[in-house]
Amino acid sequence: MSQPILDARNVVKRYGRFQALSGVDLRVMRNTIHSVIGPNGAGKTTLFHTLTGTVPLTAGSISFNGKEVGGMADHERVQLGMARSFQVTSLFPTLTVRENLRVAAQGIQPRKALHFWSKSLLHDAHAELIESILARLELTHCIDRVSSQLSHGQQRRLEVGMALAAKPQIIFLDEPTSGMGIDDIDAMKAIIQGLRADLTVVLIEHNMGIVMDISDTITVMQLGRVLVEGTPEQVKSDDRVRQAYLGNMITGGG
Ligand SMILES: Nc1ncnc2c1ncn2[C@@H]1O[C@H](COP(=O)(O)OP(=O)(O)OP(=O)(O)O)[C@@H](O)[C@H]1O
Repeated sequence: MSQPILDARNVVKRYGRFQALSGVDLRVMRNTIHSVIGPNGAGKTTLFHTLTGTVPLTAGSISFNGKEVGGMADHERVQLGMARSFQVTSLFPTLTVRENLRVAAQGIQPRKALHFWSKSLLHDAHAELIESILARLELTHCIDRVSSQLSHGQQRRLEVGMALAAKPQIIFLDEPTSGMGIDDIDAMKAIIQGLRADLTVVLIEHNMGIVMDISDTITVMQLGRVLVEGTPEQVKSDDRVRQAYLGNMITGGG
């Protein structure tokens, strides 16, 4: 059997006295779409934060391509090939689409953008990479538009592009379709499916239709633990999953 590209074991995350993750295991296989679902507050975003290094682990280990990354800073993980598309926008609103992607391709954090601005914006580094990302995202025609003028759906696609500009092997997408209309959702779905050929996708998504359609594997979380893991068919027919969602509806969650 092949080795997982990402192998997280017994991940624990505490915020003060509150334990948001209570020993989560997650094994993600290469070139798959692996979705993480669960009722509100289950710990999905917290798990993403620990995997990508946005927050430190309390305990556990995270191995990426066989290398322990659990203690590494987020930018170090990006350099190793782990990229993340944030729910909160990561775009530079006054820069064009091309310029946004250039900033991302250079691996520049927002606070260092001014340095970059002074020397690198003038030459056309990364042009090929940027063109290929834009083609993939169907944003080629927007290349010289200022990102704040893009539609919501286009902005969400460009956010994925920002993560792709780091040339990742694995990409973490946190609710990439949130706030989208049906046409934009279909476009995003096709883009995510297309990514699987070249990289591995880990996805948090509340739209169950999308999750069931495009996932190879689904991990269902509840109260900071893994409740069930399997194929869409297995997850759909699992009573524990039904109960978890039913319980959530009864308590008023989404
Ligand atoms: N910085 C924090 N400090 C304290 N508690 C937190 C913090 N971040 C998250 N939590 C708590 O951890 C639990 C898991 O939250 P998390 O956002 O990971 O859930 P989720 O599954 O992503 O939920 P949703 O689907 O609503 O986004 C929640 O009870 C939340 O209140």
